[in-house]
Amino acid sequence: MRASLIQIAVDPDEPVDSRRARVARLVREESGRADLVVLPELWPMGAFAYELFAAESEPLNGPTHRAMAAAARDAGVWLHAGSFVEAEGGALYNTSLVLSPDGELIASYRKIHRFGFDKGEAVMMAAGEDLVTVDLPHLTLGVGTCYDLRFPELFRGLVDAGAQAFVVPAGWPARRRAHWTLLAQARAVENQAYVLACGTAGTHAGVEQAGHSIVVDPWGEVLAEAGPDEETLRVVLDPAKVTATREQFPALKDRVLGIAAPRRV
Ligand SMILES: O=C(O)CCC(=O)C(=O)O
Repeated sequence: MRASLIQIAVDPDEPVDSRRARVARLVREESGRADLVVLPELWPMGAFAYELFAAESEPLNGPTHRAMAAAARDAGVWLHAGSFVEAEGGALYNTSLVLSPDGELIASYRKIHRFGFDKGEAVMMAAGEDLVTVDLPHLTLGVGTCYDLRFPELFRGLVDAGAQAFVVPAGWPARRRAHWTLLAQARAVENQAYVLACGTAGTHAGVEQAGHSIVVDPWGEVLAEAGPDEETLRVVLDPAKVTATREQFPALKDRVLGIAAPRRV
């Protein structure tokens, strides 16, 4: 399976509508090159552009969903369309979409771990509650978003649900780039799964983005890594590699579930 990760530059001087049209063009350019295309987190306005969250929020079937469905259809690719700010029932969510090559919505995932501690997403958005996996023709994807990468139990839950590859759209700050790379490799090694982590480039709301999107194989080897600027990574994923890694080094079978609380001595 051929996968392309499009690391989008998110800068405030590009209006959201223009970026949406540009990203749709970039997805169409992957026609014939990719089976799966992946976009980053909150690329319409930027993960740190808190003041735009409400103004640029959309329901499902809004402008971002429709533009990405058309692009997936035109390119004939599975599209993990990154995330957008979803407005539903008076709440905002950081929601990612997976679309089929027919442009049909196959799955949506609302980010479970909201970033910002006492500000930004953590206070402005509601948390998702459901783990999401997606069965592609030869590969089962598990999805997470950005800050989720710091929570290994989410990825274990996805492995238990059958995930062989994780797609992690992000808007990760340059300041913590080392964490991004380390955590992507850790999630791949501990779960013996591919990690496709697609970040943004550029600077918005004063936060320089890390870029450095990365694809890691189930053995922890880095298959491709972007630089700091807008760039498309292209890799080939082999589902048999997941099976072989899990058979040849069957550490997942040695999990001890339900370990008791520590005894105080
Ligand atoms: O965990 C981090 O360092 C970055 C997380 C983040 O930027 C986000 O989830 O939007």
